[in-house]
Amino acid sequence: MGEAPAISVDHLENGHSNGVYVKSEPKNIEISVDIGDRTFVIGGNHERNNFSIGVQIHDKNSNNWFSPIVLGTGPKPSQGYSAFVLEQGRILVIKKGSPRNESIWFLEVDSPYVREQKKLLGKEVVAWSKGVRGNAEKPIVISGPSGVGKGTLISMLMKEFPSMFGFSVSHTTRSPRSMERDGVHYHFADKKVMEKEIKDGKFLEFASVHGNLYGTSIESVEAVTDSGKRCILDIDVQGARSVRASSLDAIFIFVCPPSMKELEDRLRARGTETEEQIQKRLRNAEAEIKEGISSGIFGLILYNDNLEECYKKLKKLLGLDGVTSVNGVEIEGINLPTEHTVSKMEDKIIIQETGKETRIKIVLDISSLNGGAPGRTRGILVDAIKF
Ligand SMILES: Nc1ncnc2c1ncn2[C@@H]1O[C@H](COP(=O)(O)OP(=O)(O)OP(=O)(O)O)[C@@H](O)[C@H]1O
Ligand SMILES: Nc1nc2c(ncn2[C@@H]2O[C@H](COP(=O)(O)O)[C@@H](O)[C@H]2O)c(=O)[nH]1
Repeated sequence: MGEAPAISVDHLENGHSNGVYVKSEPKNIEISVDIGDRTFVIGGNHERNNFSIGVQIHDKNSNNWFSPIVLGTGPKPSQGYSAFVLEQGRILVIKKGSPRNESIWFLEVDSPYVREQKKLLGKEVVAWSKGVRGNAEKPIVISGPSGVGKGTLISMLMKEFPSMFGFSVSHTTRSPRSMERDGVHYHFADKKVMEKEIKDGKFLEFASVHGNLYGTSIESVEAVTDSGKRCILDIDVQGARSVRASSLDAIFIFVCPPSMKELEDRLRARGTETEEQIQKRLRNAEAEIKEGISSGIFGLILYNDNLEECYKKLKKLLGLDGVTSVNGVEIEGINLPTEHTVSKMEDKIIIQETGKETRIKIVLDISSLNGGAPGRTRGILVDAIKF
């Protein structure tokens, strides 16, 4: 039999529906959630982890309390919680008065990952996964014609968020440019060696581009993933098609130039190709742009006219813009009003600010959740309405 947590059994016997606060000391607020014969009490302090809140389970049949193994880094204690039982064995926990991007959490109590861990560890297990907006954290495939500015945009992203993104260093049989370093910009490879490695299944994708062989090795992608960073692949449209058909669950962005004339000017101004190579790249660009826009490979299309504007749009697409303007109301990340009420209507969570003249209603659309423990729960869409 497990040890009883800091909650009176009276509360449980009185019965409470999902999401009722059961304790109200400022530092030890708890919320209870019923799932079948079990009540999950979430909140207070985690007995083995002072940084995240605790989880206790009450089995109604045996009247036993359990302290499950809590996997993942969970939320820090808050001024209050709301909770909803979702499908796939997870509980949505919304914190009150949290700093930006700390307000939406998922406690997995019977997800495939939790079931697998229960089997492995032979114990009761639950797992935390933070909710993030959009599709953060999936690998990002960026394609577009040569000279459109893919490398420039990627460099800006990696400079601003050095600990967040890692670049998948491709292999190529082309010669290095004067500023390029082996192992950093590319793995400059011998054609025969690269062909042999492709045959041995070491590449996620490869393609002949502008007369040279280019490819993404599985090791390059794994090296980024193992370092805990989000992987960025700068590859051509043929490569993007292959990745789309692979098991790598990525987001696909195609970058378009404002005009062919501007593309040509950029290629010339870069000064890295001979006239013959520039002509070849421009010829290939027309077909690439056509395919990029119409093939359906790319879910997101960016026009790189003004660089700063395009970079801003890219960050917004990746949920990195910090402040997003939705329906004229600025909301920071998923920054919820301190005083609010929470309700659920099908796949929408409605968070309504209380106690002010001008109020904000934030709607979280959770119909497209993906990912989860171990890692982030992605796919939350946020909308805000001022009324
Ligand atoms: N929005 C922009 N306006 C003007 N110049 C730009 C813009 N974006 C990038 N450039 C410039 O265009 C040139 C080509 O950019 P970049 O090398 O990033 O292209 P790329 O798409 O990575 O090309 P490749 O596929 O050949 O590697 C660079 O000199 C860069 O500074
Ligand atoms: N299919 C792949 N395409 C790749 C890869 N790495 C780069 N590229 C694309 O090649 C062209 C030309 O690049 P450059 O450095 O010679 O200017 C550009 O469109 C890149 O996106 C790869 O691994 N696979």
